Amino acid sequence: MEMKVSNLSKSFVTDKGEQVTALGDISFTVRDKEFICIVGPSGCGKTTLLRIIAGLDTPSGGRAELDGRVITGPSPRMAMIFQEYSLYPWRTVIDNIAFGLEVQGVGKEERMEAARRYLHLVGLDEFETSYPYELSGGMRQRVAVARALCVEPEVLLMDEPFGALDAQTRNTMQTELLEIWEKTRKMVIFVTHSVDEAVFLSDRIFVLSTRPSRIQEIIEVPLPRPRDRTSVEFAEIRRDVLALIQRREESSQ
Ligand SMILES: Nc1ncnc2c1ncn2[C@@H]1O[C@H](COP(=O)(O)OP(=O)(O)OP(=O)(O)O)[C@@H](O)[C@H]1O
Repeated sequence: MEMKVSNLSKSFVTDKGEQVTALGDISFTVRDKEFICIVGPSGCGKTTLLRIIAGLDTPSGGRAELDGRVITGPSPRMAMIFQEYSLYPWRTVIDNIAFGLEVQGVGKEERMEAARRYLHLVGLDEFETSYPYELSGGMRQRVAVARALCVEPEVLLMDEPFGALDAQTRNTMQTELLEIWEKTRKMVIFVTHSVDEAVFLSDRIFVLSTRPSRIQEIIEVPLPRPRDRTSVEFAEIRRDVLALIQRREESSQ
C-alpha cells in the first residue's frame, strides 16, 4: 500500500474576499505501515492537508492517491481521529466504537464482538456501557482510537489527537498508540504541534514551511522504540526539527 501526494495545492477565499494559499506545492510518498508525523508553523496548512488526504476536502491543484487511485471522497480504507472528542454523547462507549460498522450495515452480534475486541485493545473493558461524559479526556480519546480501528482501516489519519490532554496523559497515550500500531501495523499520518511527540512517535517527520507551504525537509528518526526522551540522540533530532520550524516562523514575520 502506498499514499502518494503530488503537487498538492489549496487556496481559500476568506469572508473578506481575499485569497489565502494554504498549501503551495506539496509532494511526498508514504509507504505501507509507516508512521509519519507532520509538523510546521501554526497556520501552514497541516489540517487542510490531512482533510484532503481523508477525502473531506478537495485540492485546488495536484492530487492525493491511495494505491494509484485518486482520493475523491471519504473511504472506509481510511479513518480520521480529531483533537476534539468527536464521540456521540448519547451513545454508550461500546455503541460509539461500533458506530462505523453499524453504518456499514454489519449485524449487531458481529459488530459488538468487533467493538469489544477494540475496547479491550485500548484497555477500557470496564467502561463498555458508560457514556462519554463519564470518562476522562484520555479515556475518551482511547474510545476515539478504538472507534477508528473498529472499521479496520488501512490508514489512520490523526489531527492533534492528544493536543487537549495534560502532559502525563499525553505521554501515556503516545506509548499506547505505538503499542497498538506495533500490533496492527497501519499506515499512520499524524499532525502535531509538538516536536517532542513527533520525535517520539514517527519513522519520518515531514516539516512544512510557512504558507504557501511546501515540504521544507523530511527528517528520518532512526532511533529504536520505545524511545528515550532523555537521550542525547533524541535531543539532537528534536533540536534539528525545532530549528527548522523556528527559522521559518522568524522569516515570515
Ligand atoms: N475553510 C476555510 N476558509 C478560509 N480559510 C481557511 C479555511 N480552512 C483553512 N483556512 C486557512 O488556511 C490556512 C491553513 O489552515 P490549517 O488549519 O490547515 O493550518 P494548520 O497548520 O493546521 O494550523 P494550526 O497549526 O494553527 O492548527 C490558515 O490560514 C487558515 O486560516
